Amino acid sequence: MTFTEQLRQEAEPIFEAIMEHPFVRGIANGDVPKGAVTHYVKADFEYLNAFMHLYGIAVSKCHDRDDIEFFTQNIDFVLNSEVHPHHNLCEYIGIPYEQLQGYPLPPNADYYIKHMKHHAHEGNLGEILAALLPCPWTYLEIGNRLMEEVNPDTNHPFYTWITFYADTSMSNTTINLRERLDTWAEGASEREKEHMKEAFIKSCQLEWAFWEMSYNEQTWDLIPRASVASS
Ligand SMILES: Cc1ncc(C[n+]2csc(CCO)c2C)c(N)n1
Repeated sequence: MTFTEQLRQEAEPIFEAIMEHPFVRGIANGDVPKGAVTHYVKADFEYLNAFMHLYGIAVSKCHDRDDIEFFTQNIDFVLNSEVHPHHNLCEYIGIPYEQLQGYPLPPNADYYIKHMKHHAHEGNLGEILAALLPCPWTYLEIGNRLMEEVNPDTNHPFYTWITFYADTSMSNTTINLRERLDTWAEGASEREKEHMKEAFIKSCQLEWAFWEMSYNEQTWDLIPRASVASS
């Protein structure tokens, strides 16, 4: 079994929980509360900005031109293509995309990005790859699962979103990241592999947490009002 096959096996319960999450079920059924979608797009716009920064940090740690090319192509893809699923969600809620940009990140999204930045700054290229991989991999599997389950036609409210993530460009990104991580793992110590596994599993959990944050419209008012008033 390759290293990334092992990671995927360990993360199976988290992938299943993501598939069962009410937000993802709502995408399948074409019915997600509009407040949840608004919350998601606001956070995800900033998430994509951070993701491009992370690819930039990865570039700064590359030794091979081939690796540099891979990461820069991915920055281009996030910048110019990942906006399509966002536009789909904006049409669904009936709010212009521009109005959903520039908001502070809610706690779970903030945590996710800081987790990836930690591995990007403190770790080697293998650790960055491990922290980034769940992003395309979980979305690819959501896209594929919903294609199988729903096989949406163009009238489905989330047709663009589902077909975008079930597309070959998403599987190419995932396969490419996996191959690079597997190659890195071949030359890595057990300790390094533990760090990569931890980075990967936490990112999978934080993918679930991002759906949860959006669905519950999580804010920084973490302390219940009653507790604040009585303290
Ligand atoms: C929370 C969250 N996780 C994953 C994605 C999907 N995604 C974001 S950037 C990217 C490209 C990777 O090269 C992919 C697939 C998202 N939009 N939001």
